[in-house]
Amino acid sequence: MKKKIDKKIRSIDEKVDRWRIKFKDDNALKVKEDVFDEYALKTLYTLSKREILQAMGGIISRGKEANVFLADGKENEIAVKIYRITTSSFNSMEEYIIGDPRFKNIRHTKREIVFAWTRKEYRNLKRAYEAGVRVPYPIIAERNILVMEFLGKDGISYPLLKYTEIDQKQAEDIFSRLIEYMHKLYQEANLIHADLSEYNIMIDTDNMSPIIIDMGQATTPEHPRAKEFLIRDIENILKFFRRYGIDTDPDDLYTSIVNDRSENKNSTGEIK
Ligand SMILES: Nc1ncnc2c1ncn2[C@@H]1O[C@H](COP(=O)(O)OP(=O)(O)OP(=O)(O)O)[C@@H](O)[C@H]1O
Ligand SMILES: [Mg+2]
Repeated sequence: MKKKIDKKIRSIDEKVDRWRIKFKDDNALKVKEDVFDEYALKTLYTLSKREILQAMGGIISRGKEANVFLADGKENEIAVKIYRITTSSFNSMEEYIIGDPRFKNIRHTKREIVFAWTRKEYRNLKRAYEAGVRVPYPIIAERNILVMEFLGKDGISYPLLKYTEIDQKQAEDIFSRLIEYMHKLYQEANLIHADLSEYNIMIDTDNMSPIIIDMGQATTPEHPRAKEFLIRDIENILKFFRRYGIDTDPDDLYTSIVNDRSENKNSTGEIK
């Protein structure tokens, strides 16, 4: 077993050398054998040849489906999210992709699903961004890698809402901003986040405002389970903010997100 792992590490080392993928320090190197598969390495190589990526930095998060790294981009720091091909939860990915009219034609091999998922997260972030929702700006999606704006300062990521100390007034401001974002997502980006909670919201500590992340699973309102997903998002948010005395009725909130009362739209929902 040990021999096999040594061999695997050696082979990754050779590829990293051959493909001239730069790592900033030993720490970044240490994680590479268990998180970079062949596809990820090839894609990192493509990205560095295209000068999107200058050097890989340390790991920011090790998740079930993906790992997120800090890296040097052309001008700024960037975040590189690498989806796992071998150990991702494909069943749950399939559940979201099947039923989404945008992904009718993908072949259902593991690899294809992960690539489609990565593209889906890119497109979802782009649509959210264009609708005025604060999300990490997506730079590129290439196979199982999504490159996006790094959210943080001096190489340290902003904290998740879950781990941020906020007072009553800040809670109220963050809450109302989140409701505005859910509305914009639904009405303008045609999206439901579908995994919204204090674990997928970061807080920009300069102005204590929320940033919504992790949009791979976001679906359009045409998805057969869209309503269920939106209700769950609403309930997660209300549950978190209830401890700050914010008590909004979930049904009212649902109605206000789904029914657009904006004066700028006509009865068919088209923007004038
Ligand atoms: N653009 C970014 N800039 C800085 N940090 C980020 C960025 N995107 C994600 N992160 C950090 O990485 C973590 C994981 O990201 P994300 O939620 O997108 O992945 P995930 O696949 O859901 O991971 P998990 O399985 O742990 O939920 C986030 O909680 C956040 O701390
Ligand atoms: Mg997450």
